[in-house]
Amino acid sequence: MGVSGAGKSTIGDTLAKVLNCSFLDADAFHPLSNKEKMSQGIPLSDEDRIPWLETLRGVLKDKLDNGKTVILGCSSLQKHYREILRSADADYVHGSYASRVQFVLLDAKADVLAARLEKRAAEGKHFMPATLLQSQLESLHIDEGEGIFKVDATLSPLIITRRIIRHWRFFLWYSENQIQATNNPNSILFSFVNLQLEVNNSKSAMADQTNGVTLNENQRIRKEETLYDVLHRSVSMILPDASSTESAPLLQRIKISVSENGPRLGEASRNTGQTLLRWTRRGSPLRALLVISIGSVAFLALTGLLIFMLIFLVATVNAIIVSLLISLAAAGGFLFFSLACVTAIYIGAMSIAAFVISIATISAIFAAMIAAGWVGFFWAIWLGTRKSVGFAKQSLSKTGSVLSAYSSAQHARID
Ligand SMILES: Nc1ncnc2c1ncn2[C@@H]1O[C@H](COP(=O)(O)OP(=O)(O)OP(=O)(O)O)[C@@H](O)[C@H]1O
Ligand SMILES: O=C(O)[C@H](O)[C@@H](O)[C@H](O)[C@H](O)CO
Repeated sequence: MGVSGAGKSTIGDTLAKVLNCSFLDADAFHPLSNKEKMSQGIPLSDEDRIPWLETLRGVLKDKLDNGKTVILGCSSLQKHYREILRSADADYVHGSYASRVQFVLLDAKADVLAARLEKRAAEGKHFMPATLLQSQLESLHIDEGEGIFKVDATLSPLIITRRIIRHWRFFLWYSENQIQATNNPNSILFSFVNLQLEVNNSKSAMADQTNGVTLNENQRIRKEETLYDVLHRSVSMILPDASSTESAPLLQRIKISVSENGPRLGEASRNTGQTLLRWTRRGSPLRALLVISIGSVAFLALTGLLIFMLIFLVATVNAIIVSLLISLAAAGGFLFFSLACVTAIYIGAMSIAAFVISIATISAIFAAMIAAGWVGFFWAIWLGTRKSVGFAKQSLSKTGSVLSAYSSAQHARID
């Protein structure tokens, strides 16, 4: 399931090939009117989809009733659409989600999907326009309680397929009589309620058959996950798959393994505890004594380990805090010394600068005064000389005129 472009046809087809079963594309069952509507960019309504989903339910029911495995690629955007498909299982109790029809959501971000749809539309390969993506995303709704397995649809088709198979290997309802070995020594073909799942690891597959779960032809049992299952799956998701050339990088595998298996640890621990309890109850009092003794020793050892770890943690934190404080004190002392040095250097430099500037200023003043004195002196001498010469000249001419006037007067008296 998933919106347009999520990869339902691509992954469904690959999955069906690996599982050696048939693949049905829900698009092939749309009436012409639906396809025309979508190709005109009009989203389908409930009225358009419900008859189409009922047709699909009929096809699924036919397959299930005939013991066939089938993969269906269908958007199944809303819970009530999925309920229609779930009810292809005749025993399905509405709202229980425990149906032989199981869903996997191919999950991708809008930008990835839009790019895929635009590319597909440009190639003229499909009737669905990219413009309908937004309405598909708005319509998609999943309830947590449905327990729908989500896969990152941006991974390679091979990795997505492997992830789906891995998930179903542990979570599907199954019947013992459908477990059969194939001729391939490296693989055992399981039929988990009509879904044939190819499992690469024959050892873990064998372990499943002898896992202490009593399987009955007429009775469907949900396989309970134990701690062993979760740990085993965590490790196998991290280890590279030897049978495939395509593997996600180690860090991504670790991240995926932690995010997928982490939340299951709680339930797996409870299941393991219950399994152990059932096993203890089935045995003699000696078995109970053995379990109690081992349990007590394990409990005491774990408590001791926990206390030791706590003390170790407290001591480590303490050491870190003390060393931090010492470092801070040392850093503080060093900082103070550095600041004092810088201040002393600054004051020294400022004093020298003030001294040099004062000396230079005083010298300049003295120089200016001396220079001005000498210039004044010479100017005064020059001015004095010039005035004296002028005065002498004037006196001489005055004396000359007086003398000539006097001699003229003498001559006149004589005459
Ligand atoms: N895992 C993937 N990685 C890269 N490209 C992918 C992947 N899955 C699908 N594609 C590409 O995305 C496009 C849409 O894929 P596909 O037709 O399988 O989607 P769909 O969900 O069936 O879409 P629709 O519902 O519109 O039919 C195709 O071109 C396909 O090659
Ligand atoms: O529920 C729906 O709106 C439809 O099923 C669509 O999802 C299209 O059929 C499909 O995406 C076309 O490729």
